[in-house]
Amino acid sequence: MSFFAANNLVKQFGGLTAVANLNFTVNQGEIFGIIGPNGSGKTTVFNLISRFFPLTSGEIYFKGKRIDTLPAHKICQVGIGRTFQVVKPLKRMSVLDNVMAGAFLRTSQVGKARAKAKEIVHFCGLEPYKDFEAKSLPIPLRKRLEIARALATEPELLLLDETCAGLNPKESEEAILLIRKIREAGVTIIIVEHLMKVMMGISDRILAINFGGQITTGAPKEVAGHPEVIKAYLGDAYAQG
Ligand SMILES: Nc1ncnc2c1ncn2[C@@H]1O[C@H](COP(=O)(O)OP(=O)(O)OP(=O)(O)O)[C@@H](O)[C@H]1O
Repeated sequence: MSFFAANNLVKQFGGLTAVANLNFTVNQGEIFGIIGPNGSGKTTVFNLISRFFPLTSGEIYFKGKRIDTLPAHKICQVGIGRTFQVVKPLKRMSVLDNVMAGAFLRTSQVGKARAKAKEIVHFCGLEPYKDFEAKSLPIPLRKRLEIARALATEPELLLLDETCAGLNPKESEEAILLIRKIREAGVTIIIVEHLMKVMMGISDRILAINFGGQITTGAPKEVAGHPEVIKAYLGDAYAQG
């Protein structure tokens, strides 16, 4: 039994096929990367897993149970958390309260939710900012808060969408350290990033897609050297040369 399995995923928006018969599995404890050019369907895959959109066809299994039939709030409850490409904190609330909002998924007791939120805020290096209004945070810290909010729901599988977008190299490096720390804490991760360098360095395995379909899946080096991947990113001339 796979920890996570996507079987024959298809998503159509009217006449546009955004995800075309995609199959992949993720092992427990793995950092699994999804790469592909702009518009290739990466975020749609996340939206299908988190049930933001219903599948056109296909099946998704998490720890042996079918989950594509569940409503969005149940996806979080079964242990799948996500971050968004465009971060969406509760702007007028403090950093700690934002994280508490996530923690309420697992408890209705304020004290317990606050204790959990404090632990996560500390884990994510947000302690110095815990009383700041979310809207006052610069982008790198907002991204961290987005991760903290997702972690507060205690996911076993975390979907990270463009965590490093808009960050400078030093900030990206810090984000990568946090992602590694999350995996070390026992959370399995599926990650989407535009920066190939980040994806190559952090992923155990990578799925490369184009036009919503699979090009190849494998170790980062194999995927980066695959002629179809090179072609999808750089064009024919590079793939042949
Ligand atoms: N809600 C929607 N309605 C209609 N078309 C959509 C919708 N969401 C995505 N699409 C289309 O589906 C295709 C895949 O988009 P998606 O955002 O998943 O790609 P992506 O690989 O995440 O792109 P990027 O790297 O630019 O974020 C695109 O052609 C996009 O225009």
